Parts: sequence; structure tokens; C-alpha cells
Amino acid sequence: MVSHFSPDLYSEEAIVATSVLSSSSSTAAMAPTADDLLSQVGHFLILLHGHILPRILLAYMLIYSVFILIKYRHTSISATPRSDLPGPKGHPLIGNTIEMAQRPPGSTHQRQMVFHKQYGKVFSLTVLGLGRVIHVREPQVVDHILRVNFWAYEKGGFFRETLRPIFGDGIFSADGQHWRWQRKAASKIFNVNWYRTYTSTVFRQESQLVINYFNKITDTSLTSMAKSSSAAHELSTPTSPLVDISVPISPVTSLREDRTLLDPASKVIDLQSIFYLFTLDSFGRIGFGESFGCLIDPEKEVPFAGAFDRLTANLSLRFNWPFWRLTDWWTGNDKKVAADTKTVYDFAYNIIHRRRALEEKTGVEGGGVMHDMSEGGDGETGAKRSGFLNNSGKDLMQLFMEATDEKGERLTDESLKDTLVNFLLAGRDTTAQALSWMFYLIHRSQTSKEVLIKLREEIDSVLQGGFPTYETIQAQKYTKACFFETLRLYPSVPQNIRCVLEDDILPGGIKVYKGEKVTWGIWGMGRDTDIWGPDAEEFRPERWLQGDKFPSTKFVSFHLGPRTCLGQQFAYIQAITVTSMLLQNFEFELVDPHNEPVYGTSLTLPMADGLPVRITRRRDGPFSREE
Ligand code: HEM
Repeated sequence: MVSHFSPDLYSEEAIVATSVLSSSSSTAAMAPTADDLLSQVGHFLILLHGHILPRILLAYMLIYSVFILIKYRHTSISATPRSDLPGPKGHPLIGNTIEMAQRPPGSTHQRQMVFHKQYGKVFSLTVLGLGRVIHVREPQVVDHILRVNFWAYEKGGFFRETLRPIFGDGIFSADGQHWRWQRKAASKIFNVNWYRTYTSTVFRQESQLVINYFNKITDTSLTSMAKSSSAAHELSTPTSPLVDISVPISPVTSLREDRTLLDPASKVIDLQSIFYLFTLDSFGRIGFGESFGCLIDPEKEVPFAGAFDRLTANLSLRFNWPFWRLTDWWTGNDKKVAADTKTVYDFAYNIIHRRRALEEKTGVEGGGVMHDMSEGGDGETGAKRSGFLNNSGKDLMQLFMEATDEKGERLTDESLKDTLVNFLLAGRDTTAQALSWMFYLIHRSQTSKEVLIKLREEIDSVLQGGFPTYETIQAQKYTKACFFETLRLYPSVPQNIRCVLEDDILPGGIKVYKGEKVTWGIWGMGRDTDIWGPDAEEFRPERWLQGDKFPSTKFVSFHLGPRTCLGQQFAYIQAITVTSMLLQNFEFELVDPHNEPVYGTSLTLPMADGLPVRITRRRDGPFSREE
């Protein structure tokens, strides 16, 4: 035994062991005493225990490791690759974990596109923690997963646990009945009446705050601007007052990490930061009846926002890095994640506690908060007892505080916190990023100047110097086309994933098995020439006014099927409102018009370094081709 497995046959211990055994046999004839025998056996056992047994075990382990290495030479230990599908060869034991976790972060969707080019429309790989992942790209296949056979797929435990610090059990990570009742409850708020009246009013008021800030930067006083811009005349009328800054503003103190005003001398601002503040303020008022007041002083830090951004960045990295617990602990990142999670939760709980206080004061569930939904109403909140026959005057928080969950129970503060944080991500990040990419696209050097000219012509001719409303927005087809075209190339959710609940056959005959993950790159699909034609990489809003119509299964930026984005109308009404008002009043020049901004690390698609632009007041008169 020893000679077979010992890596060091002639070591001191081995020689001693042999001599012990041989001495015991050679001395047999001399009739050793019982004490001698006992002591020799004792020596032998000690030797075996101290040296030989571990060696045998070690040898077994080595052999087993070789066996495992051969067995998992191209795959992760948690799953074997699909022999019937192509895919990149993996590394022993960890499969394709390294490739998927490779830097630069925030570019998983780009790597996925490279693999698609190499392996075709469907490929599989294995990743530690995730198991076997099937990458798909055909619109019919994605439509099948999201709509046709919806119940055979779910977000699943992996998704939920990875993103728990941010989504908890909220709508984005919930499955089954828990998802269904949240969807039902939230759906009540997203209706035309709400868009036409309350939300449109808030969007205009918040856009005006952006304009006020830009006026300050461009050294144009509000009074002179109000005189010169016919769009601003609505501000002085009682039907559309500026936002009342006396409504409760959550405490926003200390210094911003990313400043909105990058260079006061040359009037360079980070437009992405401004859009984040705009969407946060708007959603605070619309969703929770809270005016965060970020746009009243955009230079002030919003601690919640910084923590939220870091958290989404950190959590997005966990998807492809199974060792995150270890590395987070090693680098101390776990403490940062915990601190950011606390900041985000505190922010949410503060809002909830204020509502609970109102509830107690009024004796009405949720505080009975209603918004003035009359045409041109000020949209401010108040604890008004219901005079409304439908839900359209309630905000999201009121709806959820009144609702009962799938078990018929009222929501706890923790569930309300989950709702709030989920909707903040949906309501703040996605639209702000889409707006940033749109302003980048329409102003970059590679885009035809005609796009901006047409956009301004439409805004000027439809609005006639007035404010955008729900009705004018329906007529602003080119502006809407620019927004959709932006989301085709820069989808706010660039990649998505589902867990297979039961064996299924995808269109084209590809089988997927229970427990596998299927993923699709929205970013890659938006640039696929097979889907969008040879000019797929071009920013050409006209495609939405000719052949391509929305909704369509090939445009998956807002998702498809029962879980399709609840806020898509909300998003484009908001985006068109602020775009129109900004382009009516200002000219923008990218600091770097030639290079694409670097993608930030997140669950969504931010620009890593924001969007630095120079702003100047737009010269009077309609935008002309000569200008
Ligand atoms: C440009 C803006 C937006 C884009 C591109 C976008 C995109 C998406 C996508 C891709 C999903 C599916 C996520 C998934 O299930 O994996 C989604 C879901 C959702 N979106 Fe949006 N979204 C946008 C804006 C908004 C806004 C402004 C709101 C709310 C005010 C919103 C509310 C939601 C909600 C509640 C869901 C979850 C639906 C469900 O699971 O049933 N979204 N969105």
C-alpha cells in the first residue's frame, strides 16, 4: 500500500515504518514480552495515524481531483454544457465563469454579442452559481418565453436572492401569486386619466425647474426668460403654478459625489445627473406624494441617489461572479453594500413613516392621500377624504397601503419599502438613462444634423410655443420615434434572464430543461442586422414612421407579455415633455461629440461618467437650417 501511493517512498518515515514491521517479524522467534508487543503495535499505530493514513487520503483526493478535472474540463462543476448546442469552451471546474465576470464591468451584453457572432443565434455556457445558461436572440424565441409560454418561466430564486438587498420581494423579483397581486394593484394607477392630468402637470412643473436651473447657469434671469419664451407664459397663469416648494422636502444635505455643474466657467453640466434628479423628483411626487426638491438646488447631494447607484452597480456584478460573498468580505465591500442598503432603506422607511403618521392623524388607510386630478390641477397632495370615484387620484403609496396581498393581509412596512424601492428604480433610472442616451444620439457628430432639425421643427410646430400636454404628445410622432430609436440602441435594461420552470421546446425546435436559465441581450437584439436590416447600427428615427411600428415583438426594450413594462407610457410622456421644453429653450453641445460614452456598471444602462454638455440659450425664432 505504502509503496503504491507514497509520493516519497524513501522518506524517513517510510523507512522507520518498514523497519518497525521487519523488526517485529525478525524478533518473533525471541518470544517478545507482552509489553514489547504492545509497544511495537503502539508505535505502528502512531505511525499509521500520523503519516500513512493522511497520505492515503491525500492520494485518494489527488486521484479524485484528476477525475473531476477530466470530467469538468470544459464546464463548471455545477452544470455540464449542452452537447447539442454550440458555445464557448469553458475552463476546468468553473466553466465560463471567468469570461462572464471579465472587466470592463457593465459590458456583459457586449460580450454576449461577440459570442453570438461566433456561435450563432443560440449557444449555451456554464457559469458557477448560475448553472447552464442558454443564450437566445431570435424575437420569436424571446416572445415565446415572455408571452406565449409565460408560465413555464420565472425570475427564480437565484435572481431574487442576488438582488434581495435592492428588490426584496417587490414586483421586479416576485414570481407567481406574489407577483400577480402586485401587478394588479399597481396597474390601477397607470391609466390615461392619470397621464392626461396629474402626471403631465408634474412633468411640466419639474421640467420647468430644470429650465430654471439652466437659466441660472446661462445667466439668463427667470423674468427675462419668461418674457422671451412664450412657452413659459403658462407659468404665470393660475392654472399651472410652479411647484410649491413648501410641500415636505426630504432632507438632502452634504456634498454630491458627482456634481451636476461640471465647469461653471464654460457652462458645462452633466446632463445625466440632471435627468436623474428630474425623474427622481417627478416620481417622488407622482408615486409617493413626496417632493424631494432635488431640482430646487441640483448642486446639493442626494445621499439616497449615490447609495442607490452604488448598490445597483454592486449587485449587478454578483450575477456573474459566484464568489462575491468571499470577495466582498475580503475587500470590505460587504460593509459598503450594507451601508448603502441602509441609506436606501432609511430613505424608503422615512417616506412610509410620514404616511403612517398621516394615516394616524386622518384615521384613513394610507392617509387618504388624493391628488388634484382636475385639468390643470396643481397636483399637490393633501389628506383629502375620498371625493373620487375611481383610483385615478390616488398615488402608488396610497394604493398599496389600502391593498391586501395574496393572503388577504395588509402590507407591512417592509413590503411597502420593497414596493417603493422597486418603483424608484423603475421610475428614476430607466427614463433618466434613456433621456441621456437620446440627447447624446441627437447631438453626436455621427448623427445627421437633420434629426435635430426635424425634432425642433416638430416641437415648434406642434406646441406653437406652448407647453406639451398629453394631447400634443400624441401628435409628436417624430419626438416619440427618437425616443424609441434611442431605446432600440440603448435599452435601459440591456440584458434579461429567466429560469426554466418546466421542460419546453422553443420556436426552432431547441429544447430547454427545467432548472436551466435562458437569457437574451436586448442591447444586442437592437443592433442585429437580421432583425433591423443593414442599417441596424444607425440612429434613424424615421424607421418608426415607416415600416417599423410599435408594439412589435422585435422591439423588446419594454419587455413583452404579462410582465411588460407598466410604465412605458409614463416614460415616454415624461421624456417627450422634458425634451420638448428643453429644446424649445436651449442648445446643447456635447463636450465629446465623437466618442460613445462608456457604459456604467449597473442593472440598467447608465453612462459611467455622465454626459457632459455645454448649454446656451436657444436664439429666438424657429430653429433654421442655416443656424
Ligand atoms: C425608458 C424607460 C423604461 C424602460 C426601458 C423600461 C423597461 C422595462 C423592462 C425591460 C421591464 C421588464 C423587467 C423584467 O421583468 O425583467 C420593465 C418592467 C417594469 N417597469 Fe419599466 N421601463 C421603463 C420605465 C418605467 C417607468 C417610468 C416605470 C414606472 C413609473 C416602470 C415600471 C415598471 C414596472 C412596475 C415593471 C415590472 C412589471 C412586472 O414585473 O410585472 N418602468 N420595464
